[in-house]
Amino acid sequence: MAGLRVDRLVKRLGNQLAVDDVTFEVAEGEFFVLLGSSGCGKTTTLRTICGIEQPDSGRIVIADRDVTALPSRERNLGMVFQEYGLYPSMDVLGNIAYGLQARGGLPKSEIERRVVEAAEKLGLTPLLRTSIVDLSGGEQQRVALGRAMVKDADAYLYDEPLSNLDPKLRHRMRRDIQDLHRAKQKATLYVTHDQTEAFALADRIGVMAEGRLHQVGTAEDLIESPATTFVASFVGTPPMNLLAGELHNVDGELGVQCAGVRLPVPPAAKVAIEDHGRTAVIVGIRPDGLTITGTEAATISATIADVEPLIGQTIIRARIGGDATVSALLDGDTGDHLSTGQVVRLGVSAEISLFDPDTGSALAS
Ligand SMILES: Nc1ncnc2c1ncn2[C@@H]1O[C@H](COP(=O)(O)OP(=O)(O)OP(=O)(O)O)[C@@H](O)[C@H]1O
Repeated sequence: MAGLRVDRLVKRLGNQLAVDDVTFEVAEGEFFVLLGSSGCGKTTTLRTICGIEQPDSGRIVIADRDVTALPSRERNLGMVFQEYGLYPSMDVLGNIAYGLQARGGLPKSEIERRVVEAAEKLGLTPLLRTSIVDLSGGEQQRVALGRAMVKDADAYLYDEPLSNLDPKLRHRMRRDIQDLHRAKQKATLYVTHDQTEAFALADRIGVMAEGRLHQVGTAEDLIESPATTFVASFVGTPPMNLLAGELHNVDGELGVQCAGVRLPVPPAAKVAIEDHGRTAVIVGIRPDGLTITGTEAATISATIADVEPLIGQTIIRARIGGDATVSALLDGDTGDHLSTGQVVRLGVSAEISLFDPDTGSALAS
């Protein structure tokens, strides 16, 4: 397979297991985002892929070449990192052209043509002869993108490239990155802590925490079928509600008792539960799977703690007894007349998820 493959990667930094047995593949032409909060090991994964760090074990394969032991410059990568990695002694032109010149093999006229074209695309033409140190953060970031743009790399790596930019520049740079990816059609690996960015850019997302890759999937997979309670509580705005539940067999029918109501067990979880033989579970209910309903018995009594109006939707947070609170994402005008302190009844309208309380893993066949 061409593209990029990370195979059982392990990297220890000090006494920290920064990358703990991470495996994933990015197909040729795929935009893959590694998503996780600060310190989860995503930057270390990226630095190992590009050769700045050496792995303790595991393999990196780029475009069908095992590059694990190769120095960075022989991996043929386009890289755009947060701290820019530009040469302060050079001007914009020199920085964009540097990688091509250092690699050799291209005539001067071709290098010039590519640099002029990239500068034009990125709005850097008037700055070509300006020194890097005289540029704003946003301009420097575009120079870094220009440098990746002129290369014919086997894969492209981005480490939080938008985090130092204001919202307008961020939007523009995001479009530039998407354009570059479309033009090159290579494996792209993009690292961020920002799920909005991940959802906007990714074909698939890998969610990392404490050095481990918890799940790889589309945004929809992560939201609808989180593989662990970590993914469930990290992804989505608001994220999935996680509540204690207990499994009961009533007249041969398996159900889960949660927040005072009995909910059906999703078919995909039944086999896993039978194998497991447990009764205590964690129940995951998506915020958009909760609706305000009438007073039927199979609804959860809730006291509204907070109402957050959005455009065309409302998020409510509500107490449901004890310390437990849930978030509900209500469509249309359903939330318009709700206020803090009001008692409502919540119905569960979407399939629930079930997790093993000991391991946090989803119970699914
Ligand atoms: N040089 C180092 N020595 C010891 N521990 C380190 C070193 N660099 C990073 N770490 C630790 O390794 C873990 C992973 O760090 P890493 O930078 O990969 O995370 P990250 O998810 O990219 O975070 P951020 O978004 O803040 O860069 C963290 O716990 C961090 O504190």
